[in-house]
Amino acid sequence: MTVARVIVDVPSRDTDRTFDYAIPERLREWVEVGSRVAVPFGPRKLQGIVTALADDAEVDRGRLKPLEEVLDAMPPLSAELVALGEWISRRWLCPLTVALQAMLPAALKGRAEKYVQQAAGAVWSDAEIALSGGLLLALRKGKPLKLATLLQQYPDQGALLKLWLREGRLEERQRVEDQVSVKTVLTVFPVETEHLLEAAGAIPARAGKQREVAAYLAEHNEPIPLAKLAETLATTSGTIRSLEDRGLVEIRPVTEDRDPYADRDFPVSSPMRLTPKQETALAPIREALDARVSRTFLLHGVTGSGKTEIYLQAIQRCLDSRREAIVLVPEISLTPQMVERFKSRFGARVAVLHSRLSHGERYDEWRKIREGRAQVAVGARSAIFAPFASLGLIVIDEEHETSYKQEESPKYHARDVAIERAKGHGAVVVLGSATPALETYEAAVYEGRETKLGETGYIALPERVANRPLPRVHIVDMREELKLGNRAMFSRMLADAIRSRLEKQEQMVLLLNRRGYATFVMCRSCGYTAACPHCEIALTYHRGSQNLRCHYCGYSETEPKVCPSCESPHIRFFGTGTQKVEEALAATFPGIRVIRMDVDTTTEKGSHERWLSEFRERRADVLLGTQMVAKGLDFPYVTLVGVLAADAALRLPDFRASERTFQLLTQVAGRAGRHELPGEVIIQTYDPEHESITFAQEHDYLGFAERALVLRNQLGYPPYGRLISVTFSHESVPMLLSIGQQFASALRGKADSLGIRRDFDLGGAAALEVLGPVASPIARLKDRYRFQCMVKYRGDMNASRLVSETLGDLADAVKKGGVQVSVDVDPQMML
Ligand SMILES: Nc1ncnc2c1ncn2[C@@H]1O[C@H](COP(=O)(O)OP(=O)(O)OP(=O)(O)O)[C@@H](O)[C@H]1O
Ligand SMILES: [Zn+2]
Ligand SMILES: [Zn+2]
Repeated sequence: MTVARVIVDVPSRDTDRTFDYAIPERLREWVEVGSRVAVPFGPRKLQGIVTALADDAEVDRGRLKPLEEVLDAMPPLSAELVALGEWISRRWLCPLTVALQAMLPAALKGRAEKYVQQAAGAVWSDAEIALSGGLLLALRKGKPLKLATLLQQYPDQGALLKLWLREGRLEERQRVEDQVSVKTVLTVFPVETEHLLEAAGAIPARAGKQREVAAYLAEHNEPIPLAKLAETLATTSGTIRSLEDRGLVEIRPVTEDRDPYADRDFPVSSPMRLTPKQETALAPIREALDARVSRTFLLHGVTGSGKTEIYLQAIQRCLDSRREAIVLVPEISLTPQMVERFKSRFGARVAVLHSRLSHGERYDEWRKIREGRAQVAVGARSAIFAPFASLGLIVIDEEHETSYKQEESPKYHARDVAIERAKGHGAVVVLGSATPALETYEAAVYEGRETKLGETGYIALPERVANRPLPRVHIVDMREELKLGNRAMFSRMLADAIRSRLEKQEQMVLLLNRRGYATFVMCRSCGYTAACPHCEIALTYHRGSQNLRCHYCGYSETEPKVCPSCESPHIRFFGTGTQKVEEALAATFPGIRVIRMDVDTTTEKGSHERWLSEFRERRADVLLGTQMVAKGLDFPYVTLVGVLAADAALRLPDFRASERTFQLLTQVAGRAGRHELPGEVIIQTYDPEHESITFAQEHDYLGFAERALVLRNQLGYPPYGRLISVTFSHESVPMLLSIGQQFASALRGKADSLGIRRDFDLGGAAALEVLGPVASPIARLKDRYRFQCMVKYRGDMNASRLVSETLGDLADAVKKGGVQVSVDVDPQMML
C-alpha cells in the first residue's frame, strides 16, 4: 500500500473528508489504519488519522504530497475504532475527526514527540545487536531517542524496531510539552554482575563510597531506583554516576505506571454464591457469552438486588474465555465503592479511566489496555472507547443516567455506541438499572419489535438480596404544613425522624434537588404550576418580559399574580441551596454533624472519596447533598433518607422531567436500609398526587413506565417518536429568527416533497414536525442569543440526513452571517 487516506484534525465542513498522501518508503512499515500522522496541508503542517490505505490515489499520483511523520509507533486507534468513529459521525452528525479525537486520551492530542527507549531488564543477543546496525548501541546509552530521528537514521531497521516495540523490549514514550505523560524513575542497573565484586575491589581506596555502592550492588544484584540507592547508602547520585563512568552500572529512566490507586489496599474478594434469582438472571448472559453472539440485555433489578455481583461473575466468565470487558459507571468519582469492588475481584487486571485522573495518569491506564496488560476497563462514558482488541462484554451500570450522553460534540450516547461496538466483536451488552430509561425498557419488554437498540433481552430481579424489604416511603404534603403555619424547611414528620436518628446514633441522607429552581413558578398553597397546553412541559419564567414560555413550541402567557387554580397569593419563586439547609439543620438540631456534598464542596480532587469515607466511619450524622448523594452508595447505618423538595425536577422544561424525578426518588430511596437495619424514606412535596411521586412511593417501576409510555405515545415523544434539536446562536436576534425560519421552512419543504406527513395525530404513519424557532431554555450564553428548532419525527426515514442536507443548503448564509449551529440528535437535556 502506497497511499494513505487521512482525516486531518480540523473540525470543519470543508475538511470533513479524507485527503490522500503518498507513503514514503521509510514509513511503509509504520503506517496503518488508525495511525496518527503529520501531513503538509497547504502551507501548514497538520495532524491527522489514517482511515484507509490504498494502492491508487484519487488524484493524479504525481501531485500527491508525502506523509511527513508517523507520530506513534503503536497506532492509537485500530481499524475497528476508526470504523466506529465513522458510524458515530453519521449517527450524531459531527465531523469524523471530532469522533476520532474523542477516542484518544488527552495526552495524545497535544503536539507530542514520541521517543523510544529500552525496556527495563530487556536483553539482547550479540546477533541482534549486530543486526540492528547501530540502532541498539544508540539506545543502550539509556537515553530515550526520538522516534522520528530513528526512522530517519536507521531506515533499514524499521521492521526490527517495530518487532521489538511489540515484544515490549523497546518502549514508546512521549513527552508532551505542557504535561508530563509517562512518569519515569532513574534506575541503576548493575552491569557484568559476575565481575562486579572483583571490580569493586579495584576501585581506589580514596573512592571508598563508590566501592561500597559497587559491593552493595554485587550483593543485591538487581536494578534499584537511583534515589533509593543513594538514600539507602547515604551517598549522592554523583557518586553513583561515577560508577557509570567506570562502566559498572547503567543508569536509565524506567517507566513507572502511576497507579492512582497505588496507595490503597483492596481486600481480595472471591465470587459470592449466587442466590437462585441471581443464578437465573446470569444464565442467559452466560449463555450468550459462551456462544459469542452479540446480544443486549436489560438487567432490571431493584436497588440492592445484587446486580453488581452478576456483573462481576459475567466478567469472570468473559475473562475465562480470554476476552476483555468494559464496565461503564455514571460518574466514577461518585461511585468509589464500585471501583473498589472491581479492583478487589480482578486486581491489577483492572484499568480505571475517569475524568479526575490527570492526563498522565489516564494515559498510563489507557496504555495498560492498549498493550494488553489490563483486561477490564472501568470508567465513565468515554471508557467505551477502551482500545481492546477482543471484547466479550460491555456492562453499563445505572444505564438510565444522563451522564452517558456527551453534551458537546460528538454528542454520542455511550449506550448506543456500546451496542454498535459489541456487534463487531460478537460481544454481550448488559444494561443494568433499578430504573431503566423508558426507551430501554420499552425496547426490552415489547420483544421482537425492532427498535433503535435492536433486540434487547429482559431480565428482572424484583427483590432485594436475602429478602431484605424495600424501605417504607412516606409522602409529606407541604401545602398542609403551610396551612398549619409551619414555614420551615423540615416538615414535622421529617424533623421527628431526624431527631430519633440522632438519639439512636443512626445515619441519614438528605437530598435537595436543586436543579430547575428559579425558572418556574409554583403555588405553595395548592402546588399549581403552569404547563404548556400543547407540549405538556413546564413553562419557564422569563424575568425580562415577565412572562411564562414553552421552550418547545413558543407558546407564552403572562406571569400570574395570584394562583389561577386557588387564587392564593403564595405563588412565587422557589429556591434554596444546600448551604441554607445546612444552616437550618445546625439551628434546628444543635450539635448535628453534617457533611455537605455539592459542586462547591467537591471540586477538589479526591474530595468525594474523603467525604464518603468520613461518613462511612460515622464521623457525621447527615450526608446532605444534591443529586450526587443518590447514586450507588451503600452504607449500613443509613436508616433514613429525606427528600426536601421532590418537585423541583418535575418543573424542568423537559419531557423527561417526570421520568427523571421518578428515577431520582427511587434511587435515593434505595440508599436506605440496605443491610440489617430497616430503612425509612420521607419525601416532601407540594404535589403529592403526581405520578412520579406516588409510583416511587410504591416502588412501582412497571406501573410508572406503563403510564408514562402511554403519554409519550400520545405526544410522539421517544421512544415512539424521535427528536433532533438544532440550535442557532448569534449576537443579533433578527438574524437568528431569519436563519431559524429559513431552516424550518426548508426542512418542511423537503419533508413535503418526500410525501412525509406533518401531523402526528393520525395513527402510526411516518410524520415529521418542525417546532420553532423559539428562544432556547438558556436563551443567552456568552453574549450570544440562542434559538432552537426541534425536529420531531416518527417512522422509517433518515431524518438526520434531511437535517444535514437542509443545513448544507443554508451553509453559505450561515457562514456569511456568522451564525453558529449545533445539532443534537436524540437530545437528552433540553437546555
Ligand atoms: N449472592 C449474594 N449473597 C450474599 N450477599 C449478596 C449476594 N449478592 C449481593 N449481595 C450483597 O447485597 C448487597 C446489594 O448488592 P449490590 O450492591 O450488588 O446490589 P445492586 O443491585 O448493584 O444495588 P444498587 O443498584 O442499589 O447499587 C451488597 O451488600 C452485596 O454485597
Ligand atoms: Zn394555588
Ligand atoms: Zn409548547
